[in-house]
Amino acid sequence: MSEPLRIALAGLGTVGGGVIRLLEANAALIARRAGRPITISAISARNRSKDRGVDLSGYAWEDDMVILGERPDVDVVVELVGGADGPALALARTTFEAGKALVTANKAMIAHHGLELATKAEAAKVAFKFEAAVAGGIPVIKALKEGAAANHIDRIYGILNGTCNYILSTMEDTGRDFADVLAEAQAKGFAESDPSFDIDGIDAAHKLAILSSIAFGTAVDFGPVAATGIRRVLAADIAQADALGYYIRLIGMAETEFDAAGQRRLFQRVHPMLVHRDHPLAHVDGATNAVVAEGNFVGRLLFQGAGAGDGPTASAVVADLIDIARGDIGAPFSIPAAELEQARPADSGHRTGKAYLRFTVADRPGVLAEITAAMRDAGVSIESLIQKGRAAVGSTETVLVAMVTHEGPESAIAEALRLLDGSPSLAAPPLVMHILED
Ligand SMILES: NC(=O)c1ccc[n+]([C@@H]2O[C@H](COP(=O)([O-])OP(=O)(O)OC[C@H]3O[C@@H](n4cnc5c(N)ncnc54)[C@H](O)[C@@H]3O)[C@@H](O)[C@H]2O)c1
Ligand SMILES: N[C@@H](CCO)C(=O)O
Ligand code: NA
Repeated sequence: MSEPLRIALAGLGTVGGGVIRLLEANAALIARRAGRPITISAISARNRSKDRGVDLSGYAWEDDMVILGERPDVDVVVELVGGADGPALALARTTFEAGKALVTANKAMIAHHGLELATKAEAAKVAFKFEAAVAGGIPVIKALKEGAAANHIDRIYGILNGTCNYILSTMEDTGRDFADVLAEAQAKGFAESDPSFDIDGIDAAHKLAILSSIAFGTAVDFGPVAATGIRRVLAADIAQADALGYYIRLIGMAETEFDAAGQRRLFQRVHPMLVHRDHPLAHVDGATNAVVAEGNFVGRLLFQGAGAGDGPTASAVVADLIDIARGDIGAPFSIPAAELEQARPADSGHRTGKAYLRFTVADRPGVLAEITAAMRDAGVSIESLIQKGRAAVGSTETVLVAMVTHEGPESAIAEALRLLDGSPSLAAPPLVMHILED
């Protein structure tokens, strides 16, 4: 068998620990499939003495992870530290400068610096791989770059954050509180070190920006991704959606369109949606992720599997290492970085669809009429309207009013909300969730 592929591991937390366990447990199988063994030369993390449940005595320790790539006994650096900037980015840069390959699960870093890093990797003619960064164990990056490579992808969307999906589906099944379920997701190792990245939709937005680039051949552009998380979703919304035949899921969606001048524009948005119970995404529960890609010849593809956790994420990291051991360098974003298109962001106003709107209103006469008048004046047509339960907001007794609109432009809903802005009848800002039917 050929010379081993020698790796250095930076970060020994949930994913790093999983990678060590996987490389040890499946060593013989991995060596056969890779054509050579994959061995660990050196490791680094913040705390050397922490008990991680794995024997690290056979690996050289570096206090300063940034120099891992400069070691002569290392061919590939595996970065499992996290953070868009800081030591992870410094490590990525020095690794490419040293002419070594990089595997990472760090979607924040790729969303912010992917183009720069891909350019550096291509200049150094080394691999830069990040299957674990998007949808954890699901091999969706490989599927887009290889299996669906012959297609124009028209649209890509899905459930990209395991923590949010775990929270929403557990609240749905058990009626338990948001904070309580979030703590459970953190204990299971799904959440980011700052869980607001999960629940505010930022993590899903990082992943969507990466997927867009690979699907559409555009430069990774995280800045314009509109992200709304799940903080404002109430148990009452989940119950209401259920009664109407929908489940609430945090959905990331991207597609390209052409503007009046014929320029291609990129639409990217993450937000909680009401997903019709006949749609396959409605039944994706727990920390599972799912991605739908629509190709112009293959049609609709659905990828589903574990989106977070040590084992699934390690599976994706080691798959990248096996590819590198086989000699696959490839362009990180499928086409050379210099050829990625700088598509301008698309506006959402002309998009059409149905929406769920929930208002928290003062419990007094005339309030409902005020809301429906704003809808009428903005041209929003209401399909169903439900006045539900009382709740105190501060010292005010309030009522939840939910409605589902007929199909119409998003700009009309925005106009209705503008007309109601500042109204003393509203005890809290309205919540809008668009509806995914098919
Ligand atoms: N946990 C998951 O399910 C999952 C899934 C996919 C991707 N990821 C990504 O994988 C990466 C690692 O995630 P994790 O869940 O294993 O995190 P973690 O917090 O469990 O582990 C992080 C590791 O990095 C080390 N570290 C952090 N900051 C450091 C610093 N400044 N200097 C030195 N060492 C430092 C810590 O000591 C720890 O060993 C992140 O980019 C994350 O977004 C995680
Ligand atoms: N925090 C992320 C980890 C996987 O990327 C999630 O919950 O999906
Ligand atoms: Na993946």
